[in-house]
Amino acid sequence: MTKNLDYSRRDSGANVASNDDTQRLMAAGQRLAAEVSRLFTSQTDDRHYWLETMVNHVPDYIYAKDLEGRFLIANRATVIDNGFTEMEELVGKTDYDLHPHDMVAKTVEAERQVIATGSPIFGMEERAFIDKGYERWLMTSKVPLRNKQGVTIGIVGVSRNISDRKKAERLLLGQARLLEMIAKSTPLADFFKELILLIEAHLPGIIGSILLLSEDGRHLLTGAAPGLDDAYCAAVHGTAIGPKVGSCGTAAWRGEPVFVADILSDPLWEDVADLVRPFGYRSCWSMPIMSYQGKVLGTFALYSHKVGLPSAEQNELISMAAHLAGIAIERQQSEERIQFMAHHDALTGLPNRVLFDSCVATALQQARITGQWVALAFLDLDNFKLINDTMGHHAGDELLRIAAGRMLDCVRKSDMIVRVGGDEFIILLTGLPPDSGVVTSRLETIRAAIGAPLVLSGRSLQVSCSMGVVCYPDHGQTATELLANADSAMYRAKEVGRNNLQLFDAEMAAKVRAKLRRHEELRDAVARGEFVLHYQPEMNLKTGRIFAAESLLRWQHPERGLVSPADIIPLAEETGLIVPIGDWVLNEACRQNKAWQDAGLPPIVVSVNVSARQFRERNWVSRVAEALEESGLEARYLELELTESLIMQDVGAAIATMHELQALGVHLAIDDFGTGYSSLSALKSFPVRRLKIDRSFVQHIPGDADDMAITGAIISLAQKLQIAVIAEGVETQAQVDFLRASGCDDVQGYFVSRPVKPCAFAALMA
Ligand SMILES: Nc1nc2c(ncn2[C@@H]2O[C@@H]3COP(=O)(O)O[C@H]4[C@@H](O)[C@H](n5cnc6c(=O)[nH]c(N)nc65)O[C@@H]4COP(=O)(O)O[C@H]3[C@H]2O)c(=O)[nH]1
Repeated sequence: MTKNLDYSRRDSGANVASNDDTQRLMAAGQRLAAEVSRLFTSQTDDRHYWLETMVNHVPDYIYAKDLEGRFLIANRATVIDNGFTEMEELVGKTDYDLHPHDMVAKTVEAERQVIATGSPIFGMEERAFIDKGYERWLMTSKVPLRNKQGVTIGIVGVSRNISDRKKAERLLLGQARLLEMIAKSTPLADFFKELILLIEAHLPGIIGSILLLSEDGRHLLTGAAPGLDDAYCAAVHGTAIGPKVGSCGTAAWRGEPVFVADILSDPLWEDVADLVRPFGYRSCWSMPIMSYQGKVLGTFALYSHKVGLPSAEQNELISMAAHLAGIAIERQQSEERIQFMAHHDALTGLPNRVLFDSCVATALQQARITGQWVALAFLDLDNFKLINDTMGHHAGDELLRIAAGRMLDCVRKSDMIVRVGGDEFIILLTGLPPDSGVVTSRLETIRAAIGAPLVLSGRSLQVSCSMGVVCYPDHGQTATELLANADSAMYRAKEVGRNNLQLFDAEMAAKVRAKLRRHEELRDAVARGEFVLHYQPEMNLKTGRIFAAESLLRWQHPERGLVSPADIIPLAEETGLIVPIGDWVLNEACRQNKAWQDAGLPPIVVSVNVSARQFRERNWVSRVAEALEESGLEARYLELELTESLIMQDVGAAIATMHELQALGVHLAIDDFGTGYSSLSALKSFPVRRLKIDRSFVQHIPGDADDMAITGAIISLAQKLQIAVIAEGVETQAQVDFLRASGCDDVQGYFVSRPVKPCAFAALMA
C-alpha cells in the first residue's frame, strides 16, 4: 500500500523542512500510511497489533483525515490531547469541531492544498490549540492519503509538539533584542519594561519587577514593574534596604538572591507583609543586580500569587534577567560618566569650557529678552604656580578643589563656575540688575571667600586671586567679544599687582591693545633678527687691565632707534620670547668673543645675563654647551650672570644646574648682589666665581654711609668665602678709591667705559 504514497515528491511550494524532526515525522507517516492501507485491506495479524502499540506509544500526533477533514483514525496522543479517551470519540470530527475557528484556517488550507496538488507538506510550523490555557506550537507534515487506485482520499498528518523549542527560540530572540537595545543606548525605563515583558511572556502567571539602588546605596527606587499594582510599586519606592526588608530589600542588603516561597509566613517579610497583603502576592524571588565589580545596583524580582520556590528554569531566567539589567545599568552609567567627563573638569567637577560655550549663548539670549545683565569674570589664583612648585602637585590640586568649592558656595544655582585650565576659572553670573556695583560686590564676595585662610598639606596659608570682569550688554554683545574684554581686564588686574578685581573699560582696552601690539612687534623683531649686543668692559683695579666684558642687549628698532633692555626684557619675559632672545645673546656673545680672539686680541671673558625663564628651560645646560661648541669658544672665556632672585626661586634646583654648568667649565657670577635677599648660609654652597655688587649701592658712594657700609660688608663677605667681587655702575674716581680701599677686585661702569658696539670694544682693547 505504501507504493501509493509518493514521499519523494518534494517539489511542491509547501514549507519543506529537512531537519531531524521532519525525517522522523516522515518515517512515522510512512508507517501509519502502511498501517492504514493494511486496515483497508482488512488484513489483521500480529504485525498489526505491534504497529498499533508503537503508534500509540509515540508522543507525536499521527492521524488520517478524509477529504472533508474528518478524522478517520488517530493515535493515542492525538485522542488524549484533544480531550477524548477513545479514538471513536474523535473519528468523524473536524478541526472546526475541536478548536477555535480562527486557529483552524491555516491547517485546513494546508490540507486542502495537499489534497488538491497531491504534494506533501513537510515541517510546517503551526500554532495549535490552546490546551488548558497554554498555547502550543506544532511542527506538522501532511501527505496525501491515496487508495489502491492511486486516488487521493484524504491526508495523513504527523505533528510534533515543538512548544519548548519555540519558547527557547523566543527567549533567544528576546535576549538578542535586549542586547541590541543596550547597544543602541535605549533609555533604561524602556529596556527594563521590555526585559520584564519577555520574562513574563515566558513564565505565565509570574510578574517581574526591577528596583534600583539609590545613589546613597541605602534605598530602593522603582525601576520598572509593568505588571505589578501601581499602589504596591508606590509603597515600595524609597524603601530602605536592610537585613529583614522583604525579598528585595534583603537581597540588595546581602548582595545575594533571596527567594521567599511564602511572603505571609517568611520572617524576612514579617515587618513588611502588611504592605503586600492587599495585593495578594504570595511568593517573591529576588536576585540582586550586580555591577561588573560586584557592587549591588538594584534587584530583579519575580512575584507570584502562588506559594512556592522557582523551578530550575525560572531560577535560570531570574539570573539571566538580573545579568542583562546589570549590563544595561552599567552601560548607562558609563555613558553618563563619559558625558559628564566631556563637559566637566575631572579635578574639581566644575563645568569645563565646552559646557560653558554651550551655556553662555543661552544666558546672553535670555538677558536680551529680560533686560537683565550678565557678568563674566576671568579669575586666576595668584601665585598658584609657586604653591604647586614648592608644595607639590597634590597640594596644588587640593587648593584648586578648595577654591572651586568656595566659589560654588558664593553663587546661585543659575550661575556657573567653569575651570578653563590650570588655575584659571570663568564665573558667569546671570539675572543681574543693570548695576555694576552689584556685579563687583558679588564678585568681591567670591574674592573674599577664596582669600579666607586655609590649611594645605598641614600648612596654614592664604591665597589671593585676580579678576577681570565684563558685563553684558555694556562691554560686548557676543561671548567672544566679552571674553576678549574680560581677558584685557584680567591683564590689567595682573599688571597692577594681582589680588584685585578690574572691571573692563575702554581706556583699559586701548592700553592692553597697545601692549599686545608691542608684543607683536617684539615677536617680529625676533623673526627679523633686529637685536645687537653692546659690550661694557670690566677692569681689574690692581692691574688696570680690561679682563672681561658684559654683553648687553639692544634692539635696533627700524623707527625708534636703539631700544634699551629695560624696555625689552620685561616684555620678552611676559611673552616667553626671552627664551629665543636669550639663546641668540648666548650664541652671539660666544661667537663675538671667539672672533676677537681669532683677530688676535688678548683673550677676555664675556659675560651673558641669564633670565630666570631661560635658566628653568629643561635643556638649558646643553644649549650652553652647544653655543660653545658651535662658536669654538673655550668654556673658561664664558661667564653666566645669574641674579640672586633667580637662584632664590628654587635654591636646590638652581644649585644643581649651577654645578652642571660649572662642570662644563663656564664661570658663574651672581648679578645685582645685595638686592635679592639671598641667605648668606646658602651663598657658600653656590659654585660662583664672582659677586657683582648692584649699582644701587655704588651710586651713592661716597655720600651714603649705609651704602658704603653695605658695600664694604659684601666685599669682606666675598673675601671670606674666597669669591671675587666686582662693583657695577662705577662712575667716579671717588667710588673707585673707596672700592679699592675696601678690597674690591674689579669695577665696571661709565668710569671705565659705557657699553659700546663690538667694533668700538675691539678698538678699546687694542
Ligand atoms: N647709570 C649707570 N648705568 C650703568 C653704568 N655702567 C653700566 N650701566 C648699566 O647697568 C646695566 C648693567 O647691566 P645689568 O645690571 O646686568 O642689567 C641689565 C640686565 O639685567 C638686563 N639685560 C641686558 N642685556 C640682557 C640680556 O642679554 N639678557 C638678559 N636676560 N638681561 C639683559 O638689562 C639690564 C639693563 O641693561 P642696560 O640698560 O644695558 O644697563 C646696563 C648698563 O648699561 C654706570 O656707570 N652708570
